[in-house]
Amino acid sequence: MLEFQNITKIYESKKKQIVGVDNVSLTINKGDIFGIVGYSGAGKSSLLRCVNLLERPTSGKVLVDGVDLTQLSSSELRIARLKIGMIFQHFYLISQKTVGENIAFALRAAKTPKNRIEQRVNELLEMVGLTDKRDVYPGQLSGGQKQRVGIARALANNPSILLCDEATSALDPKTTLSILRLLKEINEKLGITIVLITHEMDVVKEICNRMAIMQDGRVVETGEVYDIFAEPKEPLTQEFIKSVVSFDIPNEILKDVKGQIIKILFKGEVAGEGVISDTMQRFNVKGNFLHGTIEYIQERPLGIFIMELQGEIAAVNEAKHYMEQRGAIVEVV
Ligand SMILES: Nc1ncnc2c1ncn2[C@@H]1O[C@H](COP(=O)(O)OP(=O)(O)OP(=O)(O)O)[C@@H](O)[C@H]1O
Repeated sequence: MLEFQNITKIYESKKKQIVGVDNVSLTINKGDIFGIVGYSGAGKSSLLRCVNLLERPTSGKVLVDGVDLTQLSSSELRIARLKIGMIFQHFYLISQKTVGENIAFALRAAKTPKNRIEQRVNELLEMVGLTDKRDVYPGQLSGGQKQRVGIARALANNPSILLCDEATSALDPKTTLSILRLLKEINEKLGITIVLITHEMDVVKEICNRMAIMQDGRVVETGEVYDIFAEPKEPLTQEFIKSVVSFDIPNEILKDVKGQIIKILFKGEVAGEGVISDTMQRFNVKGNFLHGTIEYIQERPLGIFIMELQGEIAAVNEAKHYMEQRGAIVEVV
């Protein structure tokens, strides 16, 4: 388990102080794939770098399995850091070393016995699907392959936590997906906790189970990814969700709408269309579908319908109330 307790990071520049992280407390459970989202300057990197103390917090505690890293001596911290792997947007591979040597470098740094190194390099290359690239140089690899080497290197010493700093931001969408799938596989097979920072909600939607949204150094909302996608509470969260689950109805259609426009959400297995058709039969209202989709988040369906409801106001209200009783989340748009 990873816990941030009241973490504040203040950068001292010439004359002023810049608050990078402002009193953040978060708990990340073992086995989570935890996404931290926010615009540029929100404090994501600063917070992530506090995990392995690449940035030392100005105040607060970073607890890994109950041990406060800020209290460790430098030799204790060196050992603790071996259990925290990290991958980066720009990979940071050593260009003069082959793929195999890049990975071996991390093993030597952890004083792995010489006779174990070759076998471990081969295991890691197999895990990331690069067995045939052991003797080539990073310059001969695609971006996705370079990130796979980065992942192999980060996993070399069997970490319990993997930090991902915008790990897919330099990659095209198809390669991004293949790297995210690899990260998910690693999380499931090895039970490694993954903390990733990103400005792309698609990344969070694809692999994270829990998330936090940051702004001005603070966490503005946190929770299960599914719940946040279904019912984002803060305006900033709503803005991020809109970037992946958008249903803007064209003005052409809106200008002909006479009734009330509502958004109806069905979480999980509730059979949305059945509830809507029951509603239309029970109440004296007429419904026109303007939009309907089912998103899969964490492999759970989230049904989203936009409808126009026409009828007496009392009947429309009764219809909405009935749908809520049947498990829908109804909102007037
Ligand atoms: N080394 C530093 N010295 C001074 N200020 C810094 C330093 N690193 C970050 N900051 C400031 O701290 C704030 C948070 O920056 P941070 O890089 O953590 O945000 P971010 O959300 O990761 O943004 P990005 O996605 O652009 O990296 C910003 O105002 C930034 O200018």
